[in-house]
Amino acid sequence: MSEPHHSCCEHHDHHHELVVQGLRVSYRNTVALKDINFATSCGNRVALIGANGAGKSTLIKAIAGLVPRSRGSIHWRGTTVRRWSREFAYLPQREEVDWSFPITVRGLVEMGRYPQVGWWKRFSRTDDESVESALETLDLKDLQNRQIRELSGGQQQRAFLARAIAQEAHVLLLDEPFTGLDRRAAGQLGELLAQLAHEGRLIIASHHDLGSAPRLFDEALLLATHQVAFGAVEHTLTTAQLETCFAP
Ligand SMILES: Nc1ncnc2c1ncn2[C@@H]1O[C@H](COP(=O)(O)OP(=O)(O)OP(=O)(O)O)[C@@H](O)[C@H]1O
Repeated sequence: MSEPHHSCCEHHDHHHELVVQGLRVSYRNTVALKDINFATSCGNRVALIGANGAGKSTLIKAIAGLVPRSRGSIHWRGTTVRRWSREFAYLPQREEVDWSFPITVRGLVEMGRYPQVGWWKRFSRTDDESVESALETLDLKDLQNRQIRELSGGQQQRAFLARAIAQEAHVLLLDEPFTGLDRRAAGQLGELLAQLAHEGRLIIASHHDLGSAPRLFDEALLLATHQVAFGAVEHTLTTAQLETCFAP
């Protein structure tokens, strides 16, 4: 795998922390999330675990600044998250993406550069290099001129991650990235996430498979609208806490 074009947070100090305090998110009359309190830092892979409707997607969107908070705060590197910024890359659930949208793999990855370039300006050499490097990292060079609708699910996932890399995002927010991938593609994605975390990125992903969670993640947050537990994955996925988390 190639070196990152622009490495992000190598230092594990408070400047590279994500801190969520007293977070509550409501949709009209439904409280989707409440009393969420945790802190994590760059270099970690955090699994969000909980039953359907537990609030995993809502937490991802709240951190990305895509849904408003009703209470509490989210700080990233000491600054309040108010709206989406290019430091956050968001991978929606597969069903939420319009895969028929006419765009090539390269075009999609180039979109990762738009926040820097501005929609009206030309690509610089740095932008081109960044796109090249992202395509290489995700092993997409041979597929770069294909339409995204013509790719397999695993390839589509990789194209979206390449866009996140080109964007030079520090925090990757991934909604069920392993869903629908075969064993080989899932294995590759697992290795890629380990590599990205090793380079200093923070990865937060909703995840359904409890069996693979300890292998794929460093920390886990158990959700059932409220926060059931948070901590190192091996201390968090205990039988008692999982029972509380998945209790009907
Ligand atoms: N746009 C919305 N409008 C109203 N209610 C919503 C909206 N999105 C989610 N909800 C509700 O908020 C709660 C949390 O939903 P969320 O999608 O965050 O859960 P989830 O843990 O990601 O579930 P799943 O595993 O099924 O994807 C649920 O009760 C859901 O019905």
